[in-house]
Amino acid sequence: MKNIAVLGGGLTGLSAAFHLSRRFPTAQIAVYNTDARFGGWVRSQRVTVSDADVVLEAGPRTLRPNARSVLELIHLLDLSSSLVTVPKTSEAARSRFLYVPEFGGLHRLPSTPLDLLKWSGLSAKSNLDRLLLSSLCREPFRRWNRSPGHDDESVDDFMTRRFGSEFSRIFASALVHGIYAADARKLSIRSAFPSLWDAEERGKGSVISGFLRRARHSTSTEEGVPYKLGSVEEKMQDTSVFTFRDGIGTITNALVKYLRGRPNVRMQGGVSITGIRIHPRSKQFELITTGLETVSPTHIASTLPLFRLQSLLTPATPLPHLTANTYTSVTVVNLVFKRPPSSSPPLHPDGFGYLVPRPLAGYYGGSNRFGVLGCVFDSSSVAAQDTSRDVVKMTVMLSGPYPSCQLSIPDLLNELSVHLGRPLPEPLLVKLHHNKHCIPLLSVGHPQRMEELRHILANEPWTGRMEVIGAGVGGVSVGDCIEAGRNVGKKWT
Ligand SMILES: C=Cc1c2[nH]c(c1C)Cc1[nH]c(c(CCC(=O)O)c1C)Cc1[nH]c(c(C)c1CCC(=O)O)Cc1[nH]c(c(C)c1C=C)C2
Repeated sequence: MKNIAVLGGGLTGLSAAFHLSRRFPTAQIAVYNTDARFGGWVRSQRVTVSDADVVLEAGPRTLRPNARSVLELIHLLDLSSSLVTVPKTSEAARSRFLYVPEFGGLHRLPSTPLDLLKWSGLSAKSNLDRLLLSSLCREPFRRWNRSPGHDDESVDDFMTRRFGSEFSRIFASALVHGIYAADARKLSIRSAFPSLWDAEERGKGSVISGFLRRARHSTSTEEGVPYKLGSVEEKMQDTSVFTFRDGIGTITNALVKYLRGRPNVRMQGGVSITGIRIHPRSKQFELITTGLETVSPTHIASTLPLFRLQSLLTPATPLPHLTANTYTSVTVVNLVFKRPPSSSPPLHPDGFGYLVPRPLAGYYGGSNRFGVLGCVFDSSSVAAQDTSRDVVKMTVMLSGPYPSCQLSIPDLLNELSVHLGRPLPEPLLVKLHHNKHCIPLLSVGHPQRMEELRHILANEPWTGRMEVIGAGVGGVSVGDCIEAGRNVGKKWT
């Protein structure tokens, strides 16, 4: 009989246990999680602030409807009734800003190609608009400049080759901050934005031509078991991003509830694995737990950060590349303010929020003292989570590639006032979360290294009985993590 150990109880581990328990209803499944609380980086909290109940997120806050594995979970766990959707036509979806001090401060980005032409070409509002338009217009005319034999490079090198160095420093670094909270000069283009790499090939050197030509073969993982979506897909028509009334934690809480209700699943919260051995003769797995208990699963799905997995292995059965990538840390600051009266200017423009690109003088140049990566105007998009419109909630993200610093909230608020071009009142609530090593920095060469890791795991002595998945292996988004859990153990017969 199958006896499966799932290591880690974050999004990937919970998704793995959910799908494995459905695929192998007679298997014994145990989910080991160091923390007594399951859910990993997903932490949604409802708090009361001055008569209002508001939802605060310490991790991911909105999801995109293109992740079908997430839509499937919403259907299978019956979560549709608590969806909060942000329409594509809303300001929260259409208005995204960059804060670029050397170009005068806060800039709204065009949201469509037509918008771009209107914005930059005709009215040519600023030098930043002109830079954006000229970099995009010139790209198709740049020669095919990828070095032969090159099979990966940094996001910054790729963007500089195709769009120029200033475009890359401003636009690509900001995008990378908003997703990976990392330095675009270190991140692998093939891991972070494979569609850009593929478009360059399809467009015979031009990324824009490649996007204009439709991809003939889908590279998505949609082959195999069809997604069970019920009516969730229709509900997502014209949705830009979505969340739930009680935040993203709705998914992880529902997964935990489902798994706790399955007779063949044991949820081992507060239990760490301290070692993974393969018995030299029987070839059986042996997992040592913090309680010094030894368990012998037939199969293992590891969703642990790769550096943690490395620390569990013995010299007799090493695995390659587990410490090749570093992990980035993000400080998340939730701020709740009293909404100013309608006769006063609003605290921020209506929109998604803003990102801050890599400073001209670099991360260590001191111009961005607290390492602000961006700020999300939560009330613009997800006000439906809160019981009152009398408060404004915002979330500031700090740190990532910046040097660590002593955070002062009053000084940070002064800095945000400069970004927003208006004074901010004393907040009603400030909540700080230090997310240490929360996002893996998939550095150049990552896809090749993971291919080698998969090859080793498929052969003796592992023989495919252990799979290593999760953000450190195959993509950092919520959709990637849930998809990885959905696909684990497909070859375990
Ligand atoms: C803790 C902070 C996080 C930062 N990035 C992530 C987290 C959890 C992970 C992440 N953020 C986004 C994606 C892409 C998702 C997708 O396209 O499917 C991932 C993997 C995008 C994103 N970034 C922010 C928001 C609100 C979103 C979601 C949806 C959207 O694009 O509208 C805000 C944000 N996240 C981080 C920073 C620095 C930041 C700044 C505004 C880091």
